[in-house]
Amino acid sequence: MGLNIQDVSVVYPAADRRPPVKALSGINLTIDDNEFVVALGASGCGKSTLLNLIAGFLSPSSGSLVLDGRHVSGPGADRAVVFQKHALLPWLSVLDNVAFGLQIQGLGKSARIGTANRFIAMLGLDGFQDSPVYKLSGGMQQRVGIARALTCDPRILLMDEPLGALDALTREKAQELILHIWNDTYKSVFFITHSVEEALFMGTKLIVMSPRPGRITHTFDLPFSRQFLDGTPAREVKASPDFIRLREDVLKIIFADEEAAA
Ligand SMILES: Nc1ncnc2c1ncn2[C@@H]1O[C@H](COP(=O)(O)OP(=O)(O)OP(=O)(O)O)[C@@H](O)[C@H]1O
Repeated sequence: MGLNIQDVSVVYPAADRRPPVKALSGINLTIDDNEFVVALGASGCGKSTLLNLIAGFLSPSSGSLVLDGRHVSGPGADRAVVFQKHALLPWLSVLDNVAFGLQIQGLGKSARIGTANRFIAMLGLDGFQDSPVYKLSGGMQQRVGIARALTCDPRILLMDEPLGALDALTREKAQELILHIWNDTYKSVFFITHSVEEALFMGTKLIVMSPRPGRITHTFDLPFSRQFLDGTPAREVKASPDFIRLREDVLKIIFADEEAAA
Protein backbone atom coordinates (compact mmCIF):
# COMPACT_ATOMS: atom_id res chain seq x y z
CA MET A 1 0.00 0.00 0.00
CA GLY A 2 2.75 2.45 0.92
CA LEU A 3 2.80 6.11 1.87
CA ASN A 4 0.61 8.73 0.23
CA ILE A 5 1.40 12.41 0.81
CA GLN A 6 -1.33 14.72 -0.46
CA ASP A 7 -1.07 18.45 -0.96
CA VAL A 8 1.01 18.95 2.17
CA SER A 9 2.32 22.30 3.35
CA VAL A 10 4.35 23.25 6.41
CA VAL A 11 4.65 26.75 7.84
CA TYR A 12 6.99 27.24 10.78
CA PRO A 13 5.42 29.93 12.97
CA ALA A 14 7.07 33.28 13.57
CA ALA A 15 9.57 33.22 16.43
CA ASP A 16 12.22 35.54 17.94
CA ARG A 17 11.05 38.43 15.75
CA ARG A 18 11.58 36.30 12.63
CA PRO A 19 8.60 35.98 10.23
CA PRO A 20 6.88 32.62 9.61
CA VAL A 21 8.75 30.28 7.21
CA LYS A 22 6.80 28.54 4.45
CA ALA A 23 9.01 25.42 4.46
CA LEU A 24 6.89 23.20 2.21
CA SER A 25 4.05 23.86 -0.20
CA GLY A 26 1.86 21.62 -2.39
CA ILE A 27 3.82 18.43 -1.73
CA ASN A 28 2.37 15.37 -3.45
CA LEU A 29 4.38 12.17 -3.23
CA THR A 30 3.79 8.45 -3.04
CA ILE A 31 6.33 5.99 -1.71
CA ASP A 32 5.30 2.51 -2.82
CA ASP A 33 6.36 -0.77 -1.27
CA ASN A 34 10.05 -1.44 -1.93
CA GLU A 35 10.48 1.95 -3.56
CA PHE A 36 13.71 3.88 -2.86
CA VAL A 37 12.90 7.59 -3.02
CA VAL A 38 15.79 10.05 -2.90
CA ALA A 39 15.35 13.76 -2.18
CA LEU A 40 17.86 16.23 -3.56
CA GLY A 41 17.87 20.01 -3.56
CA ALA A 42 19.50 23.24 -2.50
CA SER A 43 19.97 23.88 1.19
CA GLY A 44 16.75 25.00 2.85
CA CYS A 45 14.39 23.49 0.25
CA GLY A 46 12.62 21.44 2.94
CA LYS A 47 14.13 17.96 2.63
CA SER A 48 14.51 17.44 6.39
CA THR A 49 11.09 18.98 7.01
CA LEU A 50 9.60 16.41 4.65
CA LEU A 51 11.46 13.58 6.40
CA ASN A 52 10.31 14.83 9.81
CA LEU A 53 6.72 14.86 8.55
CA ILE A 54 6.97 11.25 7.39
CA ALA A 55 8.62 10.30 10.70
CA GLY A 56 5.71 11.92 12.53
CA PHE A 57 7.98 14.34 14.41
CA LEU A 58 6.08 17.21 12.79
CA SER A 59 2.45 17.73 11.68
CA PRO A 60 1.54 19.32 8.34
CA SER A 61 -0.04 22.78 8.38
CA SER A 62 -2.38 21.48 5.66
CA GLY A 63 -2.77 18.29 3.63
CA SER A 64 -2.43 14.69 4.74
CA LEU A 65 -0.01 11.77 5.07
CA VAL A 66 -1.47 8.26 4.92
CA LEU A 67 0.65 5.16 5.51
CA ASP A 68 -0.95 1.81 4.67
CA GLY A 69 -4.40 3.36 4.94
CA ARG A 70 -3.79 5.08 8.30
CA HIS A 71 -3.21 8.79 8.90
CA VAL A 72 0.28 9.56 10.16
CA SER A 73 -0.31 11.38 13.43
CA GLY A 74 2.99 10.85 15.27
CA PRO A 75 6.10 8.66 15.37
CA GLY A 76 5.62 4.89 15.13
CA ALA A 77 7.56 1.63 14.91
CA ASP A 78 6.55 1.37 11.22
CA ARG A 79 9.03 4.19 10.48
CA ALA A 80 12.68 4.28 11.56
CA VAL A 81 15.14 7.15 11.13
CA VAL A 82 18.88 7.01 10.44
CA PHE A 83 20.57 10.39 10.93
CA GLN A 84 23.93 11.64 9.66
CA LYS A 85 25.04 11.96 13.27
CA HIS A 86 23.90 8.51 14.15
CA ALA A 87 22.36 9.33 17.56
CA LEU A 88 23.95 6.24 19.09
CA LEU A 89 24.80 5.80 22.75
CA PRO A 90 28.60 5.88 22.44
CA TRP A 91 29.46 4.25 25.75
CA LEU A 92 27.20 1.24 25.14
CA SER A 93 28.29 -1.81 23.13
CA VAL A 94 27.30 -2.45 19.52
CA LEU A 95 24.89 -5.15 20.71
CA ASP A 96 23.22 -2.90 23.27
CA ASN A 97 22.88 -0.07 20.77
CA VAL A 98 21.37 -2.31 18.10
CA ALA A 99 19.00 -3.96 20.61
CA PHE A 100 17.98 -0.59 22.10
CA GLY A 101 14.72 -0.16 20.17
CA LEU A 102 13.67 -3.73 20.94
CA GLN A 103 14.20 -3.10 24.64
CA ILE A 104 11.91 -0.07 24.42
CA GLN A 105 9.33 -2.31 22.74
CA GLY A 106 9.54 -4.63 25.76
CA LEU A 107 10.98 -7.68 23.98
CA GLY A 108 12.60 -10.38 26.20
CA LYS A 109 16.39 -10.58 26.42
CA SER A 110 16.98 -13.68 24.29
CA ALA A 111 14.67 -12.43 21.51
CA ARG A 112 16.46 -9.07 21.64
CA ILE A 113 19.87 -10.63 21.31
CA GLY A 114 18.77 -12.98 18.52
CA THR A 115 17.25 -10.20 16.42
CA ALA A 116 20.09 -7.77 17.09
CA ASN A 117 22.70 -10.36 16.11
CA ARG A 118 20.91 -11.04 12.83
CA PHE A 119 21.18 -7.37 11.81
CA ILE A 120 24.70 -7.02 13.21
CA ALA A 121 25.73 -9.85 10.86
CA MET A 122 23.78 -8.32 7.94
CA LEU A 123 25.68 -5.05 8.38
CA GLY A 124 29.05 -6.85 8.50
CA LEU A 125 29.65 -6.12 12.19
CA ASP A 126 29.93 -9.71 13.44
CA GLY A 127 32.63 -9.97 16.10
CA PHE A 128 32.11 -6.36 17.27
CA GLN A 129 29.06 -7.07 19.45
CA ASP A 130 30.88 -6.18 22.69
CA SER A 131 32.87 -3.18 21.38
CA PRO A 132 31.82 0.19 22.75
CA VAL A 133 30.56 2.28 19.87
CA TYR A 134 32.95 5.20 20.51
CA LYS A 135 35.86 2.92 19.56
CA LEU A 136 34.52 2.23 16.05
CA SER A 137 35.23 4.12 12.83
CA GLY A 138 32.62 6.54 11.45
CA GLY A 139 31.57 4.05 8.77
CA MET A 140 31.10 1.27 11.31
CA GLN A 141 29.13 3.57 13.62
CA GLN A 142 26.84 4.43 10.73
CA ARG A 143 26.30 0.71 10.10
CA VAL A 144 25.37 0.29 13.78
CA GLY A 145 22.78 3.05 13.31
CA ILE A 146 21.32 1.29 10.27
CA ALA A 147 21.26 -2.09 12.08
CA ARG A 148 19.45 -0.45 14.99
CA ALA A 149 16.87 1.10 12.66
CA LEU A 150 16.25 -2.26 10.98
CA THR A 151 15.73 -4.29 14.18
CA CYS A 152 12.22 -2.91 14.69
CA ASP A 153 11.27 -4.10 11.20
CA PRO A 154 9.97 -0.70 9.99
CA ARG A 155 7.91 -0.38 6.81
CA ILE A 156 9.89 2.70 5.81
CA LEU A 157 13.48 3.55 6.52
CA LEU A 158 14.04 7.32 6.67
CA MET A 159 17.63 8.36 6.08
CA ASP A 160 18.75 11.99 6.50
CA GLU A 161 22.13 12.30 4.77
CA PRO A 162 23.28 9.06 6.39
CA LEU A 163 26.57 8.92 4.49
CA GLY A 164 27.44 12.63 4.44
CA ALA A 165 30.22 12.35 7.03
CA LEU A 166 32.06 9.40 5.46
CA ASP A 167 35.20 9.47 3.30
CA ALA A 168 34.70 8.77 -0.41
CA LEU A 169 35.66 5.08 -0.42
CA THR A 170 33.73 4.18 2.74
CA ARG A 171 30.77 6.09 1.34
CA GLU A 172 30.73 4.09 -1.90
CA LYS A 173 30.92 0.81 0.02
CA ALA A 174 28.12 1.95 2.33
CA GLN A 175 25.94 2.87 -0.68
CA GLU A 176 26.37 -0.65 -2.05
CA LEU A 177 25.63 -2.23 1.34
CA ILE A 178 22.45 -0.19 1.78
CA LEU A 179 21.25 -1.22 -1.70
CA HIS A 180 21.84 -4.90 -0.91
CA ILE A 181 19.98 -4.58 2.41
CA TRP A 182 17.13 -2.71 0.73
CA ASN A 183 16.91 -5.47 -1.87
CA ASP A 184 17.04 -8.25 0.75
CA THR A 185 14.60 -6.75 3.26
CA TYR A 186 12.02 -5.33 0.83
CA LYS A 187 11.79 -2.04 2.75
CA SER A 188 10.66 1.31 1.40
CA VAL A 189 13.28 4.01 1.77
CA PHE A 190 13.19 7.82 1.88
CA PHE A 191 16.77 9.04 1.57
CA ILE A 192 18.16 12.59 1.66
CA THR A 193 21.52 13.43 0.12
CA HIS A 194 23.44 16.40 -1.24
CA SER A 195 25.34 14.21 -3.69
CA VAL A 196 23.81 14.02 -7.17
CA GLU A 197 25.85 10.89 -7.97
CA GLU A 198 24.64 9.17 -4.80
CA ALA A 199 21.04 10.16 -5.50
CA LEU A 200 21.10 8.78 -9.04
CA PHE A 201 22.87 5.58 -8.03
CA MET A 202 20.70 4.74 -5.02
CA GLY A 203 17.15 5.74 -5.91
CA THR A 204 14.37 4.15 -7.90
CA LYS A 205 12.73 7.58 -7.83
CA LEU A 206 14.43 10.96 -7.50
CA ILE A 207 12.62 14.08 -6.36
CA VAL A 208 14.36 17.40 -6.87
CA MET A 209 13.16 20.15 -4.54
CA SER A 210 13.39 23.95 -4.75
CA PRO A 211 13.28 26.44 -1.88
CA ARG A 212 10.97 29.35 -0.93
CA PRO A 213 8.61 27.69 -0.52
CA GLY A 214 9.97 24.15 -0.55
CA ARG A 215 8.34 22.16 -3.32
CA ILE A 216 9.00 19.23 -5.62
CA THR A 217 9.92 20.60 -9.05
CA HIS A 218 11.16 17.48 -10.85
CA THR A 219 10.66 13.73 -10.50
CA PHE A 220 12.76 11.10 -12.25
CA ASP A 221 12.37 7.31 -12.39
CA LEU A 222 15.82 5.74 -12.10
CA PRO A 223 17.15 2.41 -13.39
CA PHE A 224 20.69 2.50 -11.96
CA SER A 225 20.35 0.75 -8.57
CA ARG A 226 18.65 -2.17 -10.33
CA GLN A 227 21.52 -2.37 -12.82
CA PHE A 228 23.95 -2.60 -9.90
CA LEU A 229 21.86 -5.21 -8.08
CA ASP A 230 21.64 -7.19 -11.34
CA GLY A 231 25.44 -7.47 -11.36
CA THR A 232 26.92 -4.41 -13.09
CA PRO A 233 29.82 -3.04 -10.99
CA ALA A 234 28.97 0.25 -9.23
CA ARG A 235 31.69 2.29 -10.95
CA GLU A 236 30.60 0.96 -14.34
CA VAL A 237 27.01 2.06 -13.60
CA LYS A 238 28.21 5.51 -12.50
CA ALA A 239 30.39 5.93 -15.60
CA SER A 240 27.70 4.91 -18.12
CA PRO A 241 26.60 7.53 -20.69
CA ASP A 242 22.98 7.48 -19.42
CA PHE A 243 24.14 8.10 -15.85
CA ILE A 244 26.48 10.94 -16.81
CA ARG A 245 23.84 12.61 -19.01
CA LEU A 246 21.25 12.57 -16.20
CA ARG A 247 23.86 13.69 -13.66
CA GLU A 248 24.56 16.79 -15.76
CA ASP A 249 20.83 17.50 -16.26
CA VAL A 250 20.16 17.30 -12.52
CA LEU A 251 23.24 19.38 -11.66
CA LYS A 252 21.99 22.11 -14.02
CA ILE A 253 18.63 22.19 -12.19
CA ILE A 254 20.30 22.41 -8.79
CA PHE A 255 22.85 25.06 -9.83
CA ALA A 256 20.04 27.17 -11.29
CA ASP A 257 18.20 26.98 -7.94
CA GLU A 258 21.34 27.84 -5.98
CA GLU A 259 22.01 30.84 -8.25
CA ALA A 260 18.42 32.04 -7.97
CA ALA A 261 18.71 31.84 -4.18
CA ALA A 262 22.07 33.68 -4.02
N1 LIG B 1 12.17 24.67 13.48
C1 LIG B 1 12.20 25.59 12.52
N2 LIG B 1 11.71 26.84 12.73
C2 LIG B 1 11.72 27.76 11.75
N3 LIG B 1 12.19 27.55 10.51
C3 LIG B 1 12.70 26.32 10.24
C4 LIG B 1 12.74 25.29 11.23
N4 LIG B 1 13.30 24.18 10.67
C5 LIG B 1 13.61 24.52 9.40
N5 LIG B 1 13.24 25.80 9.14
C6 LIG B 1 13.36 26.51 7.85
O1 LIG B 1 12.57 25.79 6.91
C7 LIG B 1 13.23 25.73 5.64
C8 LIG B 1 13.44 24.27 5.25
O2 LIG B 1 14.41 23.72 6.16
P1 LIG B 1 14.90 22.20 6.05
O3 LIG B 1 15.87 21.98 7.16
O4 LIG B 1 13.73 21.30 5.96
O5 LIG B 1 15.66 22.22 4.63
P2 LIG B 1 16.73 21.20 4.04
O6 LIG B 1 16.45 21.11 2.58
O7 LIG B 1 16.72 19.93 4.81
O8 LIG B 1 18.08 21.99 4.29
P3 LIG B 1 19.59 21.42 4.40
O9 LIG B 1 19.91 20.80 3.08
O10 LIG B 1 20.40 22.66 4.65
O11 LIG B 1 19.61 20.46 5.55
C9 LIG B 1 14.51 26.54 5.79
O12 LIG B 1 14.25 27.85 5.36
C10 LIG B 1 14.78 26.50 7.28
O13 LIG B 1 15.50 27.64 7.71
